[in-house]
Amino acid sequence: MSDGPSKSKAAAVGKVVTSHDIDGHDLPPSPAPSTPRNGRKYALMTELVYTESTDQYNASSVPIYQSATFKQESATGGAGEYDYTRSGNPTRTHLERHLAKIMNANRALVVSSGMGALDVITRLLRPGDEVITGDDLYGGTHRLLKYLSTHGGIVVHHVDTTNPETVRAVVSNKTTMVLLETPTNPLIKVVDIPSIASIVHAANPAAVVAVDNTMLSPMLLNPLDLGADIVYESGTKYLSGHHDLMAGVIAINDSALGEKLFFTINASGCGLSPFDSWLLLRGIKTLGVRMERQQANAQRIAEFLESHGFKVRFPGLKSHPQYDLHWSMARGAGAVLSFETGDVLVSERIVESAKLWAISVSFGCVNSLISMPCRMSHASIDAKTRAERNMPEDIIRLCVGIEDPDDLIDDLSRAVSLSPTIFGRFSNGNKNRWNPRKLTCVL
Ligand SMILES: Cc1ncc(COP(=O)(O)O)c(C=O)c1O
Ligand SMILES: N[C@@H](CCSC[C@H](N)C(=O)O)C(=O)O
Repeated sequence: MSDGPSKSKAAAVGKVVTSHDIDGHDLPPSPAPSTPRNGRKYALMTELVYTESTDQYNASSVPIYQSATFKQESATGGAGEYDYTRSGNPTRTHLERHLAKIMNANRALVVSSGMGALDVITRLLRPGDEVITGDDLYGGTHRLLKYLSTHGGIVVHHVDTTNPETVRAVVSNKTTMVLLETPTNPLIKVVDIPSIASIVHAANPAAVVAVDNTMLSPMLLNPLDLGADIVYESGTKYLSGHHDLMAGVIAINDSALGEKLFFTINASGCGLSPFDSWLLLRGIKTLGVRMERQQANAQRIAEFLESHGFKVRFPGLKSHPQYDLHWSMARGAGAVLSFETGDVLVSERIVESAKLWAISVSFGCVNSLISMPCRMSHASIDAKTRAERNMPEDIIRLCVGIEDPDDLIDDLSRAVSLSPTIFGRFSNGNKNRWNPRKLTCVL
C-alpha cells in the first residue's frame, strides 16, 4: 500500500490524522471511522450514528466514490490504495470499517447480497468436507447447501440445532463448518451458540462456526462474542431497513480468515457497489431507533395474537420454549414472529385480507409484511422435506414495521375476522376465543 494519498489528504485538512489501523495497515484517506479497539467506545446507539471521516472537504455524509478505476501515480510504483472498485472502493471501505466497529469484529466485508455472503463463506469448503447445520433454515440457505452437496462433494448434516447434543453426535474431524441461524427463519427456534461453538471447537479446532445473524442484527446479538468464528447477515433486512437495496455482510476476528474471504470477493467480483454501500451506511444509522420501535410493535402483536388463542412463535413471549436461552444471548426479541391457524386455506385468506400488511417476502423493513413461508420464502425447500422438518404449511410469518401498532392490530383483526371459517368467533376481548384446533374439526 502506498502512503501517499493518506499523507496528502491529512495535510489537506490541516490536522493530524492517524492512518494506521489496529493491525498496522495504512488506511485509505476517506474511510477512517473509529474502530472497536481504537480508543473510546460509545454505546451502540451512538456508534451506529457516529463516523469519523478524513474527507478533504469535511463532508458530513461519506462521499460516493462512483468510480470503477483509480489513477496510479506511476506505472512502476505498484498500486495506490485503490486501483479498481472490484478490489476496493473508499465508500465500501468506510462502510466495512463502520460495520466492523458495530459488529465487534476485527474486519467486516460487504457483498452484493446475503446469499452472496454465504456463497463467499462456503467457498472455504473443499470436496469431502462436512457441514453441520439446522433443520429449520432460510430456504435460500437450504438451497445453496443442497447445491453444494449435489455438485460440490460437500456432505451436509441437517440436525436439530436447538439441542447441542445433536451437534455433538455428528461432529468429527471431517467437520469443517457449522452453520447456525438463531432465531431460525421461520419457526423462530433458538440455538445455543456458546454451547455449540465449544462442542465444535473441542472436536475440531480448525472447524469454523458461522452464524447467520439476519434475524436479530448487530443491534441485538453479537455472535462473535459468543464463540462464533464468522458472522454473516443479509444487509437487505434490518441493516438497511427500507427494502431499497440488496447487501450481505461478513464479519470476522481472525485476520487470516478475513484475507481468504476477501480473496474470494475480489476474485469473484461480488463486492457491494459504491452506491449501495452508501445507502447501506445511511440505513445503519437508524438501525437502533427502527429496531426499538419494530420490537415494541412486534411484542404487542405477539401478545395480542396469543391472547386470542393462536400458537405464536416469538422469543419475546414467556411461552417461547427457549425464552431463557434466547435472553441469555440476545438484547432483544427482534420483530419477526410466526403463528399458526390450523388450516392452510384460513391462513391464505388471512394473508390476502390484510391491507396494511403487505404480502411480501423479506423482513426488517420499516413497513410491516405478512407472508406464508411455505409458499413464498421457503418454497425452495420441497414439500417432502418441509413435512419431514415439521414445518406447518399453514404458518403465517409477520415481519413487523414501525407503523402505529393499533393500526396494525386493527388490520390484522379485520383480516382474521374476514376469514369465513373464523367469522363470528373472533373479536377483541371475546372470552369464547378462537381455537385453531377446534377449527380443524369444524372443517
Ligand atoms: C435468515 C436469512 N439469511 C440470509 C438471507 C439471504 O439474504 P439476501 O436475500 O440478501 O440474499 C435471507 C433472506 O433472503 C434470510 O432470511
Ligand atoms: N424468490 C426468493 C425468495 C426470497 S425470500 C427472502 C427472505 N430471506 C425471507 O425469508 O423472506 C428466492 O428464491 O430466494
